[in-house]
Amino acid sequence: MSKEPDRLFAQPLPQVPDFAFNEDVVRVFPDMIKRSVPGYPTIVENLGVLAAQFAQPNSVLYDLGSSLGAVTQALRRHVRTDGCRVIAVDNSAAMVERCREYLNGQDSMFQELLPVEVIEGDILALQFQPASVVALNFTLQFIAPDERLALLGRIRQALLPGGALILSEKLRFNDVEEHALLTDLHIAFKRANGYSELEIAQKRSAIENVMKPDSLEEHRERLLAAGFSKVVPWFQCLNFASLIALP
Ligand SMILES: C[S@@+](CC[C@H](N)C(=O)[O-])C[C@H]1O[C@@H](n2cnc3c(N)ncnc32)[C@H](O)[C@@H]1O
Ligand SMILES: O=C(O)C(=O)C[C@]1(C(=O)O)C=C[C@@H](O)C=C1
Repeated sequence: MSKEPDRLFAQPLPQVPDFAFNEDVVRVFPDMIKRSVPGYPTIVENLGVLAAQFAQPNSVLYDLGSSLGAVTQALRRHVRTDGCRVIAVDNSAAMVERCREYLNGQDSMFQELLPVEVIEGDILALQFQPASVVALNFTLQFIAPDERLALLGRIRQALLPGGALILSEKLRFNDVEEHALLTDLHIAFKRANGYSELEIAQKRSAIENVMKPDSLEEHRERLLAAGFSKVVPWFQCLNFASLIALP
């Protein structure tokens, strides 16, 4: 994976453009996400461990909003269930191109990995095949809020008995003090990872129009409304959490 450090917001920009998963972001993405999302490496690796518990023989494992395929690689490190295959989907051409290169690299280093297909496409337009694991790792927050319930409903319909959706998201909090505290602590996390005040401020204004986090309560209610029977949070670090939703 690229080791290029994220300096995208280090210089003052006359006008901060809306954040997009373009070529510039692709080049620095592994560094950006690790320094921006507390717990990201733990979430990704354990997503593989969890997936191995839910994977059903001869089924599909989806990585939706796969970016550079970090989750796909973790699924392939941990899932050994017969006949499973991974489908990774992202609508950023730049991400998909680099993701395919990284997965070819994984194929050349390890044997007997699950087969994988990387699709460049919109997850809102996807025809789901019967699936045992669906990962939405920091992707739902970039989907228009009024599309989220329908997408989760389609995922629920595709899930096989014994399977699971694993949903990781940045959270907002209804309690004003809790929201302010965890936001400040997230900024402290970014500072500790070497981001300047300018980088933090410019990234925030780039992202605020395109990423709309929900509260844990909103996630739970929406997942239940989409037909899931049980929602179990398994990880939280500051304002970032991951949930298991059972069909
Ligand atoms: C924060 S990144 C996901 C990180 C990745 N899952 C990981 O764990 O490294 C969000 C990704 O979702 C993709 N995305 C956003 N909206 C999408 C859509 N409607 N269809 C497909 N991909 C989408 C973006 O291109 C981006 O690569
Ligand atoms: O809150 C932030 O500043 C973030 O950077 C979060 C976040 C995410 O949650 O996906 C947003 C965009 C980048 O892709 C990496 C991390």
